[in-house]
Amino acid sequence: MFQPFLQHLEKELFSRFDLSSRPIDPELEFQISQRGKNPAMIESWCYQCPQFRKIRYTYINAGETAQIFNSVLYPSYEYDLPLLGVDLLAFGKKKILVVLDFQPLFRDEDYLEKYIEPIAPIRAKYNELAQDLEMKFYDANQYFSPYLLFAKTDAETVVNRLFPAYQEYLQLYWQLLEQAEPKTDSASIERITKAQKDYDQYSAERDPASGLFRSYFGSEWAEEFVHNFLFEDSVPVAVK
Ligand SMILES: C=CC1=C(C)/C(=C/c2[nH]c(/C=C3N=C(/C=C4\NC(=O)C(C)=C4C=C)C(C)=C\3CCC(=O)O)c(CCC(=O)O)c2C)NC1=O
Repeated sequence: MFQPFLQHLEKELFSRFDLSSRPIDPELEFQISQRGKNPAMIESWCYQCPQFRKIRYTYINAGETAQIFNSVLYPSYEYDLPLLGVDLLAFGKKKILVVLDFQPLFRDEDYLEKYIEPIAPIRAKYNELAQDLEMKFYDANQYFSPYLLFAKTDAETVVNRLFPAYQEYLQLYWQLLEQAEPKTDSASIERITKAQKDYDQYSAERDPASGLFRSYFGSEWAEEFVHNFLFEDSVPVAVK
């Protein structure tokens, strides 16, 4: 269901950037689970280039049961650009949840003006994908922008609305990156580094996917996947 989103991202990345592979532990790179109703496959890809220190994306294919495409682009520490976050989930035909955002690292007015306001005209075209749903796991005021796309939707809308929205968001993201001036002073770079690390810690602690990973692949694998691949700058906190 979301394979075209993965293919589009890949095509964009390979045509725009000089990517090199960032190796993934083979245990984490690909797994098949036979535990569910349908076999569940999870596969991940990871790259870097001068502009991005980490580009990762993951596809979970459990047939009708679950299709998930998840991606985060982490700019290099010289760029204070938001992270590009994508989380598209389909559990059967009936439950489809989509999230797409420029995830801000800072919340001061200048920052939001520079990196978030430019989204407004695109976001305005896709009202049906911005439903103001309540967040149960995350805090909408931390690492999410006011112009995120966040919707419970259907397969037709994914194809006809979300896909064009996704292409436009990506296009704008590349444009903002092109315009961004890499920082050279160590104070700025340290501030960005800390903000990206905080994002990983926050996300690892809140991520609602942990339960899903555990149920398919076991708790040990799930823990490794979250802390050594998805959010590798996070450290596990003691379990309750
Ligand atoms: C492979 C990794 C990975 C997977 C498979 C994943 C799945 C995942 N994301 C979810 C929600 C969600 N996911 C996001 C957003 C994001 N989540 C992100 O990982 C990113 C980058 C964004 C930003 C765009 C939001 C906002 C929700 C709703 C959570 C809430 O209500 O607080 C849920 C809960 C769906 C439900 O309500 O039943 C799951 C299982 N998250 C992951 O990290």
